[in-house]
Amino acid sequence: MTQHYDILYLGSGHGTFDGAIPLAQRGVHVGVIEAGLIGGTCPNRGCNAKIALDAPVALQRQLAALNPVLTGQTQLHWGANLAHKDAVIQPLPDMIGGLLTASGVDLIHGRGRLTDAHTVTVAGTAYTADKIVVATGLHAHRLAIPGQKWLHDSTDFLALPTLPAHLTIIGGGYIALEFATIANAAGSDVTLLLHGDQALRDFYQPFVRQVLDDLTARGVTVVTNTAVTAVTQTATGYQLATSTGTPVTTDWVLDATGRVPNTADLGLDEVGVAYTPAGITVNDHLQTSVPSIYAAGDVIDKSQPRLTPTAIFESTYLMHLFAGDTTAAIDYPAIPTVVFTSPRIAQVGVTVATAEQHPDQYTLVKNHIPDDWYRQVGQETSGDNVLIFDQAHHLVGATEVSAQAADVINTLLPAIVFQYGPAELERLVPLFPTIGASALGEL
Ligand SMILES: Cc1cc2nc3c(=O)[nH]c(=O)nc-3n(C[C@H](O)[C@H](O)[C@H](O)COP(=O)(O)OP(=O)(O)OC[C@H]3O[C@@H](n4cnc5c(N)ncnc54)[C@H](O)[C@@H]3O)c2cc1C
Ligand SMILES: NC(=O)c1ccc[n+]([C@@H]2O[C@H](COP(=O)([O-])OP(=O)(O)OC[C@H]3O[C@@H](n4cnc5c(N)ncnc54)[C@H](O)[C@@H]3O)[C@@H](O)[C@H]2O)c1
Repeated sequence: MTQHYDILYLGSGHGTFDGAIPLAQRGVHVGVIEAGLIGGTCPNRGCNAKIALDAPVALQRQLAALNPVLTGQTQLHWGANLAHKDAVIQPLPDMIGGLLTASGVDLIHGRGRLTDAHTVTVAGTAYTADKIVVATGLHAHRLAIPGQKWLHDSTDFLALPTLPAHLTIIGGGYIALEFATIANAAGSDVTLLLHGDQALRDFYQPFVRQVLDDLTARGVTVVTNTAVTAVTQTATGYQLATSTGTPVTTDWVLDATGRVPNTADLGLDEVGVAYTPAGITVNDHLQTSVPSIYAAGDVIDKSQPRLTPTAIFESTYLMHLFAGDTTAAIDYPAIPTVVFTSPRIAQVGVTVATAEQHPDQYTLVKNHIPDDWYRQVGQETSGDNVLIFDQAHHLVGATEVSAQAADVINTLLPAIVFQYGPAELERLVPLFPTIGASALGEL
């Protein structure tokens, strides 16, 4: 007999499990189909794995900043760092799977394909549901060039047993800059190839410049306006042909030119689910063109950043919708984002670019981090932030480049999301002296 569910999820990442667990705990009959590791990208080959490798890098920078208060060399050992990352990451699929099954979710292992508006088939077995949620995420884009097979992606990098002496990274996004930071700190000679003249295009460019300058000062070669046209294997490594005519010789190539939605081989065309190259088309209830089929997480075609916080918010929204707590459209809060470079760049809400285009609506306040006595404690000698206020002097946006940018933006988040005015801010009395007090003290 065909197994029937109230809700059936395709994929088990944050777009699924943050909502599926509480939904099942409320007595809803939930099934989750997963083709790979339970938990999806973020825990297994994304955020968690990356931050485990980055933690010693950030600490190394912090210690170096305290020279000559603290002296002595710290050396990053790639093999030990990788082993530590694996020890932190490897239990996660079982842990997340355990939380799902303990809450009553049926886990179905295999690749799912929609066969009609209420059915998903896995290896010949049909599962039916009142509602289906497609949360299949993204996969790495590969440059369509001769020698494509020699290109690697972020998942390959996160499992490299030894770090290449020379690493070439193509792209100027999150992955390119974060992995350049980690590899450089571990002793690899890194070349970053940008096809345009900008990196991290959605961030405030003077702050991006600070990150690129810092990488350059640490020995990373940043090459702009250069497209890679072919890769060939040589006796000792690889050679990249480029649009400028200057070849690059290297030991390993990371193609970090973006990620594309997993919409192929899902049966979307057969069942009539509309999608574009940017992902599955949804309405303001995350419902696709087929009313019984919804989508969540990175696979959605959306303007919000494709991040774990966005996927968690969407998954939680669908839980409330399916449980009957709400019938309202999804109302995204300001979603913060951070690039884990060293220094970090973080931002939330109205961007500097938007604020500068509308001087009648916004006021910008610029702060230089080393001017704050608290930041001098950790000898932060560089860094800046911009706070953006509306005409009623509510904080509506913020961006910072500094070692502590992520914590600063997290601290400011409630003020932005809940539109705190002077009365509410007066009642927020953070621990002193802390980064929270430093951040809120600027408002
Ligand atoms: C290297 C890297 C670092 C990142 N770092 C950060 C970070 O620091 N902070 C942050 O906020 N975000 C980060 N992200 C982004 C974050 O990982 C994603 O936004 C998040 O994982 C999206 O969750 P999701 O559930 O939409 O998709 P995923 O987590 O990708 O889950 C989709 C799941 O669907 C499964 N699947 C696909 N097709 C099928 C099928 N047909 N049948 C069954 N299962 C299927 C896949 O196997 C996968 O497990 C990072 C991403 C990468 C690649
Ligand atoms: N800290 C974080 O939150 C974090 C970290 C890593 C990844 N992510 C997420 O993972 C996803 C993928 O990250 P990403 O860095 O791969 O993508 P991205 O979109 O951030 O960057 C892609 C880069 O590749 C460049 N590019 C595109 N086509 C190119 C071409 N043909 N030749 C050369 N360069 C080209 C772009 O200009 C851009 O610089 C994003 O959705 C991001 O949100 C987030």
